[in-house]
Amino acid sequence: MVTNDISLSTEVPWLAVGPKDGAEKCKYVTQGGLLGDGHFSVVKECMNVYTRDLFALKLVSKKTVKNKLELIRREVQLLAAISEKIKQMEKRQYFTMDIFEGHHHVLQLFDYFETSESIALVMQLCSKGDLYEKIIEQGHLDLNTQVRSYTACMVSVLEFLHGQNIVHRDIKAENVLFRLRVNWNEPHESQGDFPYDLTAHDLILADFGFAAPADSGASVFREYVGTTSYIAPEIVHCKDLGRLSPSEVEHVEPYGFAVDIWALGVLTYFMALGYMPFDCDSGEETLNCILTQDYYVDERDENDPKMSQFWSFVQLCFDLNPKERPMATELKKHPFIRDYFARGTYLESSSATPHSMKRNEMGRSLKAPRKSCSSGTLTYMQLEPSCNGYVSPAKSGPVLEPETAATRQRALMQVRDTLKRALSTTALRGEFLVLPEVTKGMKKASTFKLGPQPPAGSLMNGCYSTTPESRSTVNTPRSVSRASSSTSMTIVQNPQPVRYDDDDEGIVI
Ligand SMILES: Nc1ncnc2c1ncn2[C@@H]1O[C@H](COP(=O)(O)OP(=O)(O)OP(=O)(O)O)[C@@H](O)[C@H]1O
Repeated sequence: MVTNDISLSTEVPWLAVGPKDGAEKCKYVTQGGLLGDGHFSVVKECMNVYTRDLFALKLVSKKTVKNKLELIRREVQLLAAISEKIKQMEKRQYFTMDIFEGHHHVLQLFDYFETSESIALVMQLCSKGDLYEKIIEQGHLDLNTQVRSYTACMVSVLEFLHGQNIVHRDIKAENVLFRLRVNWNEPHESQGDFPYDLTAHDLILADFGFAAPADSGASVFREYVGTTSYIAPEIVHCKDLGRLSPSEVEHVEPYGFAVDIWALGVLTYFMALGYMPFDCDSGEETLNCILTQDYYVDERDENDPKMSQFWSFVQLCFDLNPKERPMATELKKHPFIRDYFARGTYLESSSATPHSMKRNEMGRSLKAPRKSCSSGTLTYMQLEPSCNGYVSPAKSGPVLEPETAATRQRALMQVRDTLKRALSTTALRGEFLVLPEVTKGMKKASTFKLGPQPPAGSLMNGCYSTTPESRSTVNTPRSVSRASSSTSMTIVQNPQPVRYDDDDEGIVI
């Protein structure tokens, strides 16, 4: 686990005004349509015209966040601090023996500035489409090849973030993106029979709009924030605090890291089953189900022995008592995901803590989770609960001879290391990996060095213009642009209006 917490300086001034229109040329141009939009922002693909590096440009409309500038400021500061921490770790070549490195899977911020209309965040570019869309498209994800590996990756991310003293507060499928693969030399699913879906290496946790350092104070951790279906019971207890007297509020326990673990349980459940555990007809009913840990369980799934480790895992995440809920570091030892981590000691709800499964809304109760057949330290990756040897869960084929298993294990480790190296380089260089013939002749420079200097003490790192002078004449090299996107460049002008509807998403400050 990485230590040295990130703590944010509260002294950085927040400048409400941007540069004078037309004063400077913009070094970023956008192309193509929207990558996505949220309550507060639109996200577009952009390119640094000097380096030709591609990024995602998140434009937060100042009008939309008029009274919430403090929130955006917190997000920018946090993302900048996290990106800095990641850079330091990369420089130190920080590596573990785990399959995933948590810090590789956090969306990075490379630059930020503001215009008269927007606050602009220049971030790592991800593919269009998020984990929510993938789950909906597939119906649900494959338990052995996808849910386990995706969950393991998310546990690594949470271990990293919590180790940096950061609570995310909005873990959900919509906030998990997929890294854009531009290095064609990376191992690909189609190249072989891998025991898990390699796209697990592409997961990127985004949207730090609600994230906060754990030492932000009790008032921050009594905020009723997040997304209704994913919020933990201790956040539900913070609803309507405004109606209480200050002394009554004092009695409400501030929440912490454990809210992310609850949300991870919801996400894991959603990935495996394709529907949400706590989702009723009305928001009020949903909150009641959360408070009573009353989640829906289909009878067939409940009794499916292949799902016992899954049920055991989500049950731990859904512990009503946040102090009993395991932290990410402990979850790594759970049989459902422990094969993805270097040390595999035993942790299961039936043995670790006496968790009694709650009855669900249909009045059925769940069986106590089955014990795993193996325990102790792992010597090689065994992705199917088998006591006999290596089994490929993708094929559920025959048990392999130890020698073949060892060869496959070595191949798998090679794939893992290649992918980890690719992710590591992406993070360090702040630009995307492209084939040598593409980069040949290209100007190589850091995003941060080019462009006019920001005013002293300013939040701005770059310049921005809404005048046509900044129109770029360069085209994105075909190999780094998405097939579907246009090669013509447009200036970022009048960002599209942002949709803002405060319906069932519990965004309350
Ligand atoms: N770096 C990125 N690369 C590609 N697409 C992205 C990127 N960041 C965000 N998106 C897309 O844009 C959408 C909105 O982004 P984001 O969730 O950060 O905005 P928001 O306004 O904070 O949203 P929310 O409504 O969750 O508060 C995402 O769901 C995703 O589809």
